[in-house]
Amino acid sequence: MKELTISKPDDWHLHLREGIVLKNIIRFTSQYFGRAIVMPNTKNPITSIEKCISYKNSIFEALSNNSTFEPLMTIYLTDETIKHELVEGFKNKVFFAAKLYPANATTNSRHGVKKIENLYEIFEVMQELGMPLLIHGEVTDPEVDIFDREEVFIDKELSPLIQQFPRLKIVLEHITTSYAVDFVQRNNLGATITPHHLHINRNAMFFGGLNSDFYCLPVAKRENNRIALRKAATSGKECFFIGTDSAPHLRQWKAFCGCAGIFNSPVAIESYLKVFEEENALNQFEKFASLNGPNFYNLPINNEKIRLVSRSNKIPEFIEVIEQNKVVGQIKPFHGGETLTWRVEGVVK
Ligand SMILES: NC(=O)N[C@@H](CC(=O)O)C(=O)O
Ligand SMILES: [Zn+2]
Ligand SMILES: [Zn+2]
Repeated sequence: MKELTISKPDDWHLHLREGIVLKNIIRFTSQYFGRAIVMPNTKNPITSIEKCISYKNSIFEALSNNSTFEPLMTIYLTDETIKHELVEGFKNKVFFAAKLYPANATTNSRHGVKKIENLYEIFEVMQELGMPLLIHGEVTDPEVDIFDREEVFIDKELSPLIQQFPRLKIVLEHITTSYAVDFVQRNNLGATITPHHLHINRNAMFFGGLNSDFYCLPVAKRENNRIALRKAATSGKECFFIGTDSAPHLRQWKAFCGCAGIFNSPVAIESYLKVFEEENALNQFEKFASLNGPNFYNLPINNEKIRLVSRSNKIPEFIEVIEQNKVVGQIKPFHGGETLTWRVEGVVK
């Protein structure tokens, strides 16, 4: 039996949602991840210090008493973001980073940024403060083909942005193309890579008919891109790190309206491990999972370790959402119904 012990990983891109969903899903992350950057695209987005503190408190309430999990909070940028609010929030460690959603690019992004240039004053101060800017990198122009939106964003929005602010700390989130892989490396950005973009290409969305289980944004692309992402993640290069983009949607909604987002936190570590094993790169896994992220964000590496063993691991078809002892919904996890070959055995203190 193969086994591996690595420093506890962090999840640098996570959707924890709110209310009953938050309460039901947080354990999947808090069990085995030390920290997570929590995305601010809640139904009522996290646009102020006050909302952020209240959201963070609700996260702590949802955690078990002895949990050491640390949520790192983000502010949702809009055309109306007030500079003073952002600066105060960062200085007082309420906000760890700021998140840029181009308006209507993805789930709960309608309040997002309409014109990136409107925020240049904010980016100026973020650059001075060393506050990280996390970007959902897709243009929203309906005339641009959905499979090209990341590349067009890089050319039209990101390139001018980094020319203007060369010292701004930027993470291009959930990258999906070989174009992004190259761009990130050439320009000293950071990038998160999800488990699902390492496993599926765009065919998955049409597997057995129109299949919303594999619909997320940015959408999975052609196979050559998946191959480039696998090379990047398993290379050990410092700019690439975990960001699961675990994005739960209740089954009834997902199946009905095809919301974008894949729920992978119950299987994220095992899912990445499958890729690293297939690429003969298990020795690089700790860098991607636990070292590169803290290094990029100037944070300490987690003290605790986790033990991983290669042992059969059947993933349930659905995770139940329970409220007052009643099942009120279901969420399909990534790899639901499959048997994976790795399992997290536990935390080593
Ligand atoms: N990735 C997704 O497809 N969905 C995310 C939003 C996001 O990260 O873009 C969500 O919040 O559901
Ligand atoms: Zn996104
Ligand atoms: Zn996301």
